[in-house]
Amino acid sequence: MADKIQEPETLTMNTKLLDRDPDQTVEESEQILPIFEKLSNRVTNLRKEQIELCNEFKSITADSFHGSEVFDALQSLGEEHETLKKKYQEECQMLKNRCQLECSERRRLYNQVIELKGNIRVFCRCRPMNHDEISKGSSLVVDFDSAQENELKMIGPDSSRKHFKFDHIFRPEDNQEVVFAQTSPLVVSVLDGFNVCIFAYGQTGTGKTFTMEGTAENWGVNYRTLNELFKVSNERSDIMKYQLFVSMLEVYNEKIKDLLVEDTDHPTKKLEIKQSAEGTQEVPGLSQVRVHKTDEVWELLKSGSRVRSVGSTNANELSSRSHCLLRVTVLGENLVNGQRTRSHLWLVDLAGSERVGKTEVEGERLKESQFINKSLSALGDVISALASKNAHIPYRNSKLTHILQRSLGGDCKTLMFVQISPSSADLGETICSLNFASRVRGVEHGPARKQTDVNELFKYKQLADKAKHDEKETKKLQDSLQSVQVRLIAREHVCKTLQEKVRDLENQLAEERKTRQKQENRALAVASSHSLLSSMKHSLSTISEKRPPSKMRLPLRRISSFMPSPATTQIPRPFTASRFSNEDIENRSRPASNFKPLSRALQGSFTSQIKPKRRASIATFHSEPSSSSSTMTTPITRSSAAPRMRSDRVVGRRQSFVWRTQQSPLCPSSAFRSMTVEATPVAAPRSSRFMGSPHSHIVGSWKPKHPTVVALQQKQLVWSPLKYRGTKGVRKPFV
Ligand SMILES: Nc1ncnc2c1ncn2[C@@H]1O[C@H](COP(=O)(O)OP(=O)(O)OP(=O)(O)O)[C@@H](O)[C@H]1O
Repeated sequence: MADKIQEPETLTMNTKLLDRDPDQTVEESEQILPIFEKLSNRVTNLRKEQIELCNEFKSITADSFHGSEVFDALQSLGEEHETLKKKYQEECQMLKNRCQLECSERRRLYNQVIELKGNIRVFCRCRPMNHDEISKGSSLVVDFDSAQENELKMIGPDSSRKHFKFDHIFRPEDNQEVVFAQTSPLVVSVLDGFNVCIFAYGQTGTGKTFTMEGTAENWGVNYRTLNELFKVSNERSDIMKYQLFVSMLEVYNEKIKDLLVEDTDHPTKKLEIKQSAEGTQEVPGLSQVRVHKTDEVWELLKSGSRVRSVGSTNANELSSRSHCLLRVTVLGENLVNGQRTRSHLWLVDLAGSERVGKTEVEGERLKESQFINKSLSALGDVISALASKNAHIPYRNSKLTHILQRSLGGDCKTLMFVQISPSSADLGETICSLNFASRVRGVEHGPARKQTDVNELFKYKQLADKAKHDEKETKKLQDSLQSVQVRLIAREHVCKTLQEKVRDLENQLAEERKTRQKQENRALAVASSHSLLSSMKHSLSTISEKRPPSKMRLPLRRISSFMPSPATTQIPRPFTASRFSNEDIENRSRPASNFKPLSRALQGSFTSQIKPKRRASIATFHSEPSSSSSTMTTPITRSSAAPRMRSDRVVGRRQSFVWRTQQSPLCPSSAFRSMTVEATPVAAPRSSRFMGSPHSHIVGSWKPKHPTVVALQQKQLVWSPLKYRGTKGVRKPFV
């Protein structure tokens, strides 16, 4: 409060200001005087007032106030002040946060745009001045302070400024950690299945190797990247399973060398770039080492760097004379959905661009420099072609651009570090590098694409092909199964029909045997009662003299030859000509066991008395083409009607026969005639064997007189036809 009271001295000063100017005229003085007097009176009054107030202020103590009102007011004011202060600070913090958020959001959106456009990102890193440059008195030509964010100005010799804008600018004081902080989001995307490529470009000695490899104390991007990949893969171990492999190669004088093979005695085999079926560039034969932890990686990178071709130049004591490429292959498997990815991360430390004249190289170094410059100029051509969206991009002009084909113009995320020197001595090269980097920044190669494991794809493709093939095979099998089923049904049907026929035939045969047995028994009974043995002897001798040729007579057993054998009838199977013939022959030659009792009976009754030389029974037949079924009769029933034999000679024609046992034409004796009741149905398939049988001798007018014989004569034997297929007595195989 005391500060706010104006001091009397200040007022005095003010009155002095009103003092008269010596240069003023009398008239002017007379005009001013009344005002001055007025003011001085006022001042005097104010002085009195001030003195009074001062005295009053001095006399004020705590007791001068009533109660605690003022203190309370002061306290509340203080609290209010504190609250306002807090609020102010909070507001400030909020504002700061909002700014940061906006900033990061802006950056995120910017990155998104870059990603969508597929631009190659460019970071610029300026190294600090080295001792040599400082000692030579070189000046700084890079201005960061006056430039805007992510911009730098190059100061020309005439103090002109040239602006360059990049995605991020690292100042000389920025350490490796800061650099990697900006780089890590990109490298981690290799774990998400994206191909990533980071390469360092710049004049020799500007810190490319320092940025990428670093030193034992200051690890570079390579080592930090692998460290980060291990870290993130561990964090994701619940849902993802990763395998990391490392390869290292260098392109030296346009030759590819495997840096992980450290056998100096045996030169490594020549490596070439080949295009895979998927369109990626591969180096067959390049060694690949699986890495599990950070320590392994460091050892591996160190051993690779040891093998790398380096040499000393004017610009750099340990100058890289080759392009060094580190490839990290990541195999990822999603444990939830089983999706597999296979992505590559290329970390490239290019050889330094240099002016041959400036570095004063000669001999081997000169040759190296020429190769380096040639490949870098090829890189420049590729970038120019990409930037101007040319149809043809000359990737194959150098090994470097060929191997980085997908990274420069493909579907991968690419980042370039442009390394610059701050020294005025390198201004020309620095401007060149920055111009090149600006062109690179303008290259759009489309959005990055997630890489699915091609092996997995191949496997799926193979499975799909196999499934397709299996489906075809199944269809074929189904078709053939269907046709087999149809054939089977047809065969079953045929088989069933045959079985039925066989059953019929067997029944008929059994029936006939029974009937014949009865007939024979009766005939024998009649014969045994006959007393004229001498005439019988005579008859027998006559029969033996005049019997037909043996081949014309068919024994009783032959009937079985025309019956399907049980074996053949039970299981239907295709007939063959040879089989049929053999079986036929066999059957015909086999004695008819079923007739044994009959012959024994004959022997028993006759041989003891009359001993006939053979049975006097002849079966004849004739074909009846018009009839579909054949009827077999006993010789007695039809002997009088047709005592002759006819045969159908038509080959291959279905035949049916009417069987007639005939009375023996050679039997003159009525007693013997009555014995000739043995019916032996035989069939000849086609050409009758009985052709030319002596039917002229057959006595057609003979009639039996014996009542039993007459009774038997009236009983007919019914025989179902034996049907044959094919010709010449050979059955056609069933289909
Ligand atoms: N940002 C930096 N901070 C400190 N030192 C640096 C930095 N960048 C480079 N250097 C130093 O500069 C020197 C040259 O660096 P480096 O060998 O990495 O250059 P280069 O571009 O790889 O050269 P060359 O193309 O000839 O191989 C090294 O001694 C390195 O330690």
